[in-house]
Amino acid sequence: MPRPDQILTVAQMRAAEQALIDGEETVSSLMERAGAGAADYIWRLSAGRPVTVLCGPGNNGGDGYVIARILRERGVAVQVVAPLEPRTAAARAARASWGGETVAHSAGEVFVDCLFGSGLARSLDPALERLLNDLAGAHRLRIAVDLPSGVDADSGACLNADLPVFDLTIALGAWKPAHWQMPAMELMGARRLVDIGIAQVADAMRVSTRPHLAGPPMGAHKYSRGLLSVVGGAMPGAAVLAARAAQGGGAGYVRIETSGREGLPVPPDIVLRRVPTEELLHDRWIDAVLIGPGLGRGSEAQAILAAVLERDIPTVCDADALHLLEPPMLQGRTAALIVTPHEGEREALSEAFGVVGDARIEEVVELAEALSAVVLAKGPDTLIAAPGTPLTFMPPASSWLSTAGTGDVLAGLVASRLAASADDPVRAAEEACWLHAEAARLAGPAFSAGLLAAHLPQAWRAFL
Ligand SMILES: NC(=O)C1=CN([C@@H]2O[C@H](COP(=O)(O)OP(=O)(O)OC[C@H]3O[C@@H](n4cnc5c(N)ncnc54)[C@H](O)[C@@H]3O)[C@@H](O)[C@H]2O)[C@@H](O)CC1
Ligand SMILES: Nc1ncnc2c1ncn2[C@@H]1O[C@H](COP(=O)(O)OP(=O)(O)O)[C@@H](O)[C@H]1O
Ligand SMILES: [K+]
Repeated sequence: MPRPDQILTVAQMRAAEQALIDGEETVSSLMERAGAGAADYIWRLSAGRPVTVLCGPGNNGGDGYVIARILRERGVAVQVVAPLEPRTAAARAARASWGGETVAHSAGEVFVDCLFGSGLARSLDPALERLLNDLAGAHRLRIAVDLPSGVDADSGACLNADLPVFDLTIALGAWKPAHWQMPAMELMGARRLVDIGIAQVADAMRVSTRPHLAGPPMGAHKYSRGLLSVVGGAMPGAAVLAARAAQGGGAGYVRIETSGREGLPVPPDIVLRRVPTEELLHDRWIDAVLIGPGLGRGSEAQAILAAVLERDIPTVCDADALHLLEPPMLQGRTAALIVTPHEGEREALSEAFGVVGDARIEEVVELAEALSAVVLAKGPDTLIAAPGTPLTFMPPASSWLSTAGTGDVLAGLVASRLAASADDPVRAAEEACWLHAEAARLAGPAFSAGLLAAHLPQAWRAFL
């Protein structure tokens, strides 16, 4: 059974397509199915308005000729712009069955980009870049087929500086990494997937699908729902915010432990333990630990981090902890570890652990291997990597999350979910991202991190 959540690289897609062609299919039959699926979306959205299709030389252009033919058969006024002749046998056959004329330029209502798809090999020549932008600018509604032309399918890079933004991108057969990665994702508008019979590929990457979260069973008590210790440090406000979020993540018991003497604005429903560093986490009932938000980066913070990691309890490291983490601190650990770096923290970790990748996706995967940990690489295009599991892409969340403290909220949530189910840290990371995104949707626009945390109880409703 094909899975609607699988993400394939260009090489995986070609192999999967070849497997179908080695069976009953031909390139043309797949092109027909892909074109028909895309034409359905375009027909509905165009609602009788005229359509312009830009066709390139490869099979993405071939899809364009199929789309043009099907729309014309349904009575739509279609014009085809074809700056390059078709080069593949299937695209030539599709052009022949379109049969209609081509024009040099067109303006009007609906624009369909079938210039290049996953076969894009280099940036668009200036004349093609200009044509693409002129056509996109001359139409009200813009639809990209498979990928917006100019986008690299595997990395999500934009190979040209000036590319149009689309209202809809129709992915064919399977998602490609670019559909879920910046900067390409920003050009795509809404995304839809057309099934053309591509089978499930072993080890394929995946886009996270909405989880179902169970509420506490009838016999639950605070310890059975997970005891989380948030280790505080030099700037206690961040630990309090993370602890507040952790309560909203479902843990039954959230506590802050600190060896500092700072005055902590701790609300009455969060337990505060002040203990010397050597006595931190001396409670065998602790299910998970969060360390990093507000920890500080001095030698004292480093000693606290080393002591916490040595306790070998399921741990989430965020913020300052990610700048202090070094390979020796992880030696001998067996308990789950989740790190939640933003781009800057990820670079610091990569340097500390000697990870050099070609691109973000590879680097995140290698970092997970080097740390033997779950890496939740956050940002507008969040990735979750763990050794031995498929790389997971999170669907985009509200861009209003780009405000100070929302990372502390996420860290608290991840730790809370980890305390509730330490045997599956990848699931904990995914669940936390979903709750975070849903709380952002409910709290927005222009929310603060505190308001985001306050919306977590309501966010649960979407997953129960
Ligand atoms: N993989 C599949 O299962 C299917 C793929 N189909 C379509 O086929 C597409 C891939 O087809 P292709 O591999 O032919 O790739 P494209 O249609 O993206 O184009 C590749 C062609 O353009 C040339 N080219 C690449 N970059 C260029 C540039 N910057 N300037 C000028 N020429 C350039 C290449 O030399 C090659 O001839 C997919 O995106 C999808 O739209 C569908 O037709 C059916 C099923
Ligand atoms: N443009 C954006 N779109 C969606 N989510 C974003 C965007 N920018 C940031 N985020 C999310 O907001 C949070 C910010 O975390 P972080 O950078 O650690 O902030 P802080 O350290 O101030 O708490 C992360 O969960 C990240 O994924
Ligand atoms: K395209």
